[in-house]
Amino acid sequence: MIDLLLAKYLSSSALATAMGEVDPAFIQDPQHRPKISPIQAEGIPTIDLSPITNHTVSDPSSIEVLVKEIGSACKEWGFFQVINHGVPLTLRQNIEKASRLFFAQSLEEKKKVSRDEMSPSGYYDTEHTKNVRDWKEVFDFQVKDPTLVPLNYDDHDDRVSYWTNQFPEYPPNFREIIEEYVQEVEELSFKLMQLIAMSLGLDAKRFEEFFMKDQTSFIRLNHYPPCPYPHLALGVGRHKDAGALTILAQDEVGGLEVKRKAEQEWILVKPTPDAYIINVGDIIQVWSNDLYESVEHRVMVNSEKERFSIPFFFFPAHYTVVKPLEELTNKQTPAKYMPYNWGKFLVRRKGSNFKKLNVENIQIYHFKIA
Ligand SMILES: O=C(O)CCC(=O)C(=O)O
Ligand SMILES: [Fe+2]
Repeated sequence: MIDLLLAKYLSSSALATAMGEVDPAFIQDPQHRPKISPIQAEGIPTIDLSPITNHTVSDPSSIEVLVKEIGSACKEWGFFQVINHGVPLTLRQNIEKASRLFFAQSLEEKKKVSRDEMSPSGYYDTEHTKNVRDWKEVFDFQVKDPTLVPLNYDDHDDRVSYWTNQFPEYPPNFREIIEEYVQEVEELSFKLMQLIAMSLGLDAKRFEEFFMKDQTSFIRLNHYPPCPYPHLALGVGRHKDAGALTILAQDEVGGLEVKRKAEQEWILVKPTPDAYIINVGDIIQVWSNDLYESVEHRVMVNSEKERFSIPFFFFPAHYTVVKPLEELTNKQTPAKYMPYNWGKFLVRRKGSNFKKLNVENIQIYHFKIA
């Protein structure tokens, strides 16, 4: 039975596990393995966005309250859920259905739209996080098609290149379904960036310029097949999101864990129907000069159920120079990071997803001023 399930979902190297052999590529070091009964504590905050999505309400004090809530969630958790967010449920259902139909196809069919180092959009099932293979398969789709990026991560090379999308033949209207959804989630991202800016005491539109033209955002369809050794492997290993903001739709299965700042414990994020999980990425950490932190998270898998999730990664234009904002630094609180070029960082990161490296891939703390 397990063999049949796996045969349906997994690539040949993972299939070896069904024969009783554990593929070492997926095995986490003992200190990073998941706990079988994770803590289900109070959980991340839930924030009601109706003051900005319900157009009949224009009470300035309700916006003030909302901005405060966002500020504390960013400071204390780095993660929160939003409800009444304005993204139509039907669009979310359409993309979730399209994702299930796409991944249910044969590996041969899916590989017709494979991602590679030159064109990192499309299907992929051998991604590594922190040099351990993730128990998942993904489909990536750039928001801007084509997306303008640096040709390589050499700081002295100014040449640019383009990433373009691939579209599978099945399910029909895959591209339109994704594009319709992306438009709404992008709008939500702009609104959240405004609230975050206000919570930092900045002009609401402070961050807009970085995303208006040439944003490098992408959306990912994640599929986590059932795993015969959920105590050894992870769907996604521990990591922080590199961009500005992530807007995640998870299904009802659950498995996302967040490292709680206060206790440094892994907390399971309980699924809430039609809510989105928002997390602050590394770029906001740098812009805010560590007032807000990008929080570590990971994904557990389970032996019976497959799981689907859809993160949208809000990334600025490639030529954005990321550095602590001048408004938030002064003599007493100097900048904690050296400026870095987002496009170069992105291209370097993408490359490390394709192969197991023997060194750690690039992280923001490499730019930290001691
Ligand atoms: O599947 C999830 O819940 C989260 C996935 C994730 O963290 C990522 O793709 O960066
Ligand atoms: Fe993530």
